[in-house]
Amino acid sequence: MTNPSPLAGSPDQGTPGQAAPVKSAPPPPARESGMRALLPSWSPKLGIGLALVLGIVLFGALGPMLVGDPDAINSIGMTEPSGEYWLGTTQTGQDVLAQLAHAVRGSLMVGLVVGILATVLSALFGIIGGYAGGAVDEGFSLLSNVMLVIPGLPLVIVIAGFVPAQDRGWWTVALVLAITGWAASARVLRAQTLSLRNRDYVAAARVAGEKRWRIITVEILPNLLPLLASQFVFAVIAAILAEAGLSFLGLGAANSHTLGTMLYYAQNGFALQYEAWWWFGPPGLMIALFGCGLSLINFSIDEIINPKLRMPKATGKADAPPPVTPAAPVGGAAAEAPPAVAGDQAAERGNAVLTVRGLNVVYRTDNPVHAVKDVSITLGRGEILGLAGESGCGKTTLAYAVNRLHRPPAEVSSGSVVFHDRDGGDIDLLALDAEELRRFRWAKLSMVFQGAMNSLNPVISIHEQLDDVLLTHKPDMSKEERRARCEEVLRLVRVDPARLDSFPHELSGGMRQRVMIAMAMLLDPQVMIMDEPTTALDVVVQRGILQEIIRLRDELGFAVIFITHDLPMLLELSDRIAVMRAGEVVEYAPAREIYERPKHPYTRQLLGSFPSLTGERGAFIRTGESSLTKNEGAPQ
Ligand SMILES: Nc1ncnc2c1ncn2[C@@H]1O[C@H](COP(=O)(O)OP(=O)(O)OP(=O)(O)O)[C@@H](O)[C@H]1O
Repeated sequence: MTNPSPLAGSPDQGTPGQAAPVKSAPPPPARESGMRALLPSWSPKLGIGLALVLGIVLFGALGPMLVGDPDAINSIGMTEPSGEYWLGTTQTGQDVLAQLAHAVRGSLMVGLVVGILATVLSALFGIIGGYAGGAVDEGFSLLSNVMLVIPGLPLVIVIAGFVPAQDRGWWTVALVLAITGWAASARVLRAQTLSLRNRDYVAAARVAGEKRWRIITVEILPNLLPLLASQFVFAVIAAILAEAGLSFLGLGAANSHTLGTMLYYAQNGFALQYEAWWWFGPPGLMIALFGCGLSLINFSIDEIINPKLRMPKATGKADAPPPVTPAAPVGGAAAEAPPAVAGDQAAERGNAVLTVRGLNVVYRTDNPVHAVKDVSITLGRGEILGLAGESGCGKTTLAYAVNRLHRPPAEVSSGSVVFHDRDGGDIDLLALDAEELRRFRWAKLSMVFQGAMNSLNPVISIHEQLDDVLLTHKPDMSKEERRARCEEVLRLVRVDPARLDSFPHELSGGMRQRVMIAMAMLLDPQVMIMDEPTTALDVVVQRGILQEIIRLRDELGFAVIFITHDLPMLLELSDRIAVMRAGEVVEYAPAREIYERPKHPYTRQLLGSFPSLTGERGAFIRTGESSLTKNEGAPQ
């Protein structure tokens, strides 16, 4: 594919053509470096979670050194909390606070040991089995399946029962819980590993000759860290609860202090009947608070590992959108630049199907990016509008915003997107609620995504995937009618309907691409947005698909917004072209005009940057001749 060479940028832009940081926003904070950048944003959830867990851990670590002997018996019997005994005493006069400090330490040790052992075992069996495959995987899977079908608690009771009560320390219980608690996590990790090992970057590492252990530790393991971290946290909470349960049944660490044994002795001492809340209340509360703290931290684990989930750090002004300045002249050629909507003839003709006015989209990250600046375009009914511009200029962001598919941190800060329905009504897309949007999308405006041929679900047949769309939007259609429609759209994109029951991997890249276009046409939409739909295809297949798009547009009359950085391709395909740079539409005119009389210097540079086989810039590299000269007046 033609890739326009980097062009001279305006002085305020780092990379020519790419969307620039919001100019009017306050100066961005210096990029955080090293470990600091890895930390999740501070949130009340994280703060409370850390405070709870650290408080309890400190209490368990230091408390036993500060309190007296938890087993010391006093003749004072059961007493309420007082200045001398802050948490009162048990029926034998033992200090509840001293017992609690030792019990927290014991339970934390159980949780920690089980967490580490269960996570290591599940990672070993799940990841190694999943990656190695074959006999290793079968053996490991067999073992984890056997562990899964054995009912957990009875097994724990039987194993714990084998060890005499006097030998049963916290570590025995921890070992038993770890042995019985890793299998479910191993299954999840195995499934994830099976999926990861087929990814391109793992295949690339394999082809590059990397050793197995390195592929597992460097390519696969980092992707599983969020999962492993949550599994660890879950294993710790589950172990503390299971230990409490076992001890409560009298099968716990009889010769150790844990929160479970404390509850066990409180129950045996009839604490509930004597209303001695200070005896059973504190251990119960500790378990609940520790579980709560770990769960709150768990929410932030994904943020630590996955940079995509890191939201901008909240500031006092975070809620107020930064003021949006009008788009600045680009390329130092403001005088030559035409108005952004110079080619806006569809509106004049009154046959517009989509009108975008003054649209601004900002990524509200730490260093906000104003990705779409004051864009105004009008799509005529049945028109093919090309959106051109080099990588990073904001094409995809614009397409997503038009379809309301943008997600935070992207935000439409101003502007309007109005759909003019063929039934006569106008639909303000930015005002639709979730349900209205669900009904609108695909039925009236569909999208073929970037890298579309990988958008098909690999484990579901083509028929089911097409059928799903019809089932969702047209529940009244019968099964036969749905099948007939699926076959019809496949025929439209020239894929043999006999392929309907195939799975995606049984089709070629070009066929998958056509299936995606068929899927976008299923509900007879009035507009299709195509975001680089042919990027991964070779030129011949690409050409075939482009011809299909033009033919289908002619037959069915839908309008297309076709996004690509390949301006030559757009010249052949589009009626009009909007050239984007750094978030702005710098030129917007009929394709022929763009080709013959480009007004903006950036457009001229783009046109000049693709090689010609026949002259200065005279002919298209694919056909050897201009479809514009062949088909006079075609692009309108
Ligand atoms: N999640 C995000 N957070 C912050 N900035 C983003 C995010 N996604 C995109 N951007 C920025 O928005 C700008 C526009 O990106 P966009 O993906 O829309 O460009 P594009 O023209 O479609 O590029 P390409 O052709 O390479 O897909 C770029 O500067 C990009 O760095």
